[in-house]
Order: sequence, then C-alpha cells, then structure tokens
Amino acid sequence: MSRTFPARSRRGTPVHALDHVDLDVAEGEVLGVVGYSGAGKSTLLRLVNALDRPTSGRVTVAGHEVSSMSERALREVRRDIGMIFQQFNLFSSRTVWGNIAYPLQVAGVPQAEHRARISELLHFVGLADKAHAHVEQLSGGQKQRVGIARALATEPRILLADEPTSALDPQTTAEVLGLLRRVNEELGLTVVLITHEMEVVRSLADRVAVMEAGRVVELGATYDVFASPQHPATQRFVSTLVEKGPPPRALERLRERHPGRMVTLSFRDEHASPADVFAAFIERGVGFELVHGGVEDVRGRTFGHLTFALTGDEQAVADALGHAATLVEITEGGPS
Ligand SMILES: Nc1ncnc2c1ncn2[C@@H]1O[C@H](COP(=O)(O)OP(=O)(O)OP(=O)(O)O)[C@@H](O)[C@H]1O
Repeated sequence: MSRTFPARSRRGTPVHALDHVDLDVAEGEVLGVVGYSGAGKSTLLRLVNALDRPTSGRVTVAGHEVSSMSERALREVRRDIGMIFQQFNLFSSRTVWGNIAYPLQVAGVPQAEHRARISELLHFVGLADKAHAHVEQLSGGQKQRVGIARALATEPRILLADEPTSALDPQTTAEVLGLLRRVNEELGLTVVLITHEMEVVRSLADRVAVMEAGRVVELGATYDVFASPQHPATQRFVSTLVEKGPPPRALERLRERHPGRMVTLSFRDEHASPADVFAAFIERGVGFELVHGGVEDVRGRTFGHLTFALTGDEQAVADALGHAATLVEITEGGPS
C-alpha cells in the first residue's frame, strides 16, 4: 500500500510518505516500527486506524478492509483498536477516572458498567489510588498508565503505540514497557509500536520493521535484527545499543597496546559456541587475548561481538582463523 501527499507548492514534488509498504502483523505479536523522523511511521499508524487512507492498496484490520469503509462502519472497528501517544493526549480538565470513562461514553457502554470496568483498569495499570486525581497532578509515567487504561477501556484487540516512552526517563520507561508487555502477554493484544529507541524494541518487540523514506527496508525477528542487521539504516539503529567491535579510534589504541592480529568474532546462539573457537586456537598453539566486546541478550537469546588479539606463528593463526570462519563470522579488526 502507498500514501502520497500532494506537493505543497506548484514547484514542489509529491511526498511518498509510504511507498509500496507490504506488512502483515500476526495476531498476538508485538511489531516494533523504527525509523528516523519523516520515515513514514505515523502515516502508517494513521492508515491502520483509518484516520487516513492509502493512495493505492489496501489496509485490513482484524478482517475488515478499513481503507474502503464508511466512517459509520469504522466506528465499530475502532473499538477494536486502542491508541497511546508520546504526549499522552489526556484531558487535563478531567480526573483519571473521567479520562478512562470517556471512551466508554463514546462507545455507548451503559453507565452501570463503568464503575467495575474502570476500577478493573485502574488496578491493572497500578493506579487504583489515583482515581480522583487530576491529570496535572500525575508524573509522566502515571499519565502514560492512564493513557494505557483509557486505550484498553473498550477491550480492543489491537494497541497502536506512537512513541509511548519518548517523553519518559529511563526508570519510568522501564515501568511502562513492563506494563505494555503485560498488555500483550496477559490480555493478548496485538501491539504495533512506533519508536526510535532501540531499547524499547529490544525489550518488547517480537519483530521489527525498519523504515526509511516511506519504505520498509528491513523486517525480521528482533533477535536477528540485533544480531545481524543487514540494511545500513538498521545497522545505524542497532549500533546505538550494540557495538560490532571497537570503533576505529579504539581499535588504533588497542593495536598500540596489544601485539598480534586483531579480529572480531561474531557469535550467534545457533552457531558454534565461543568454546569451539577457543579450542581451534588452543590446538594450533595460538594465543588469544580478549581485548574488547561483550555478550548481548535479546529476548532470551544471546549473541556477541568479541575482539581478540591473536599471537603466535603467522601460519598457525591463519589456519585457526580458517577453521573459526566455518563456525562464526569474522571481521578483521573492527567494523569499518
Ligand atoms: N498531511 C500531510 N501532508 C503532507 N505531507 C505529509 C503529511 N503527513 C506527513 N507528511 C510527510 O510524509 C512523510 C512521512 O511523515 P510521518 O509523519 O509519517 O513520518 P514519521 O516517521 O512518523 O516521522 P516523525 O517521527 O517525525 O513523526 C514526511 O515527509 C512528512 O512531511
């Protein structure tokens, strides 16, 4: 599906906000969508909840083709879609209770059912004692909890989250991410999460779509995207959290301090373990000193980029690396 905006001026060119995007989100999964500003992420979410329509192609949500539905028919479908925002978008004139009640009123849920539903939601998000507080009395993290409770009020099947933690500090971010994980795991909602923070993706997403200039340039399981990012845009995002070996200046300094041949070995949990590679070094009398790197955990699976200074007979080092290359990925020095 594509979404093109007309040129803003007569001389301007049309903006291809989404350019032939073809994405399937499985029921019950968390899909992280990452990309820099202007990549098309918000446009994508707006098409999912049919606040906007594609210029070509179709958008189907829970079996409904929302891209061609009337506003009237969309009202039903939108009950299935909850949304949370970076700036929370709460009514500051209402209490916490009043904010959560709002979607129930809009959906025509009988007043008699509100009390039980709202207190259940307040308990779920951990704000039972704040029911009558005014929004401005709350911290950022508490506001986002209210946002989540409000989004869940009509018992949606899908949650769209637009930079939900970008306005929060790291501690509060972790709490909100924990809550979103429960929304997915305990309540079973499908979550589409827009973010530019890879830490958010790492802790929550099952799969990641990386967007650039309106296109999905990479799509994969979160572990694969972190362990072996393919597209340059993905590599830039991943490098904010994981170094694929020492950067050039650090490598220079390491070379001054350590003799021998410097190589970075990239391990993945389905490949050989570091011990197999070490055995290849030991068998050939090659000395190996770990000089840089670490092991990462992504959604319960590990990978690592470990840089070694290898010493000993040149031919033995070459042989050992030849064998190691059948087990792991090897980069001479560090990433260029
Ligand atoms: N209503 C509009 N009219 C014209 N151009 C638009 C409109 N909405 C978005 N665009 C353009 O489409 C492109 C994608 O915008 P979008 O907001 O989807 O990106 P984004 O990845 O969400 O960025 P951000 O993180 O800054 O919100 C941008 O070039 C933007 O200027």
